[in-house]
Amino acid sequence: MTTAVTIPRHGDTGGRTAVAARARQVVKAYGAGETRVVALDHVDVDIVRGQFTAIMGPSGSGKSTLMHCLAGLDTVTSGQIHLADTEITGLKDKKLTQLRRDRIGFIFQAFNLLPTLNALENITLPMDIAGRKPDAAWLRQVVETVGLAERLKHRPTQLSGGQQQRVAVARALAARPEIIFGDEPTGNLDSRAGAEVLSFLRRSVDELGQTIVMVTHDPVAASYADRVLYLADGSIVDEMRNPTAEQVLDRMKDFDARGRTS
Ligand SMILES: Nc1ncnc2c1ncn2[C@@H]1O[C@H](COP(=O)(O)OP(=O)(O)OP(=O)(O)O)[C@@H](O)[C@H]1O
Repeated sequence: MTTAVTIPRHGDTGGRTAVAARARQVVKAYGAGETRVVALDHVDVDIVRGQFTAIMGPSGSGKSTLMHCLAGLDTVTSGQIHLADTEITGLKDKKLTQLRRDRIGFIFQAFNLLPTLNALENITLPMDIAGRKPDAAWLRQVVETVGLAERLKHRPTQLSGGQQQRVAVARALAARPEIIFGDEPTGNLDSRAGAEVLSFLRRSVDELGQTIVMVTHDPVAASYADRVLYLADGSIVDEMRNPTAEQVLDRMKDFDARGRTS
């Protein structure tokens, strides 16, 4: 019998809530007194299940902080974060670690692969550590989606940067997390390799029903998303649906112009 969670197809919530993650009135402040910095200022956001969401905004606007708070990698100063129906704000460290391991996938700018393991071993490592057996059919589908079927026996040093990041994408997808967070996942790649990885992220949303949230500075990367959220000074100030790279670029220029005149 399989107990694997069914990841809903595009547009189908599979009986689960349509909101994969939710922030309500989230404040995150660092430091105290004169050095206090408010990185997030009463942020409300719903991350829709089965969608690809990009988070953009000027440097220091709070993008990484928002992602880290949504993913339970950082605590909030006030407000609530929910992952589906679970409130994660207030969870003790052990429960939070367990929740991240079992329900969330991560892709970082640095690929974070283990050099002594081959691609397949890297992909299944988190599940091996958690003592979970990979679902063979799902693993095959993920490996095919990210185009790695021919390279599973290769070690990271035998792969290009783009291929290494595809291994990291497959590793995030393999455990069938409810949501994947990417912090500049294409930041270390040239534009061709970046486009490949972004297409695989897009396919994993369209074909595997994955939910993805990605922080990026790159308008081209953001154009792969269904929805772009714009942060400025710790607040969500705008959003765009089905964006093109040109529209995102224009919006960013608008921010820069306003920043200069304010
Ligand atoms: N650990 C920390 N201690 C103190 N201040 C911090 C800390 N982390 C972030 N900040 C501050 O919080 C604000 C938001 O930072 P954050 O890294 O979330 O922005 P960002 O939009 O991701 O920036 P970038 O695009 O440059 O990565 C900034 O003013 C930053 O200096």
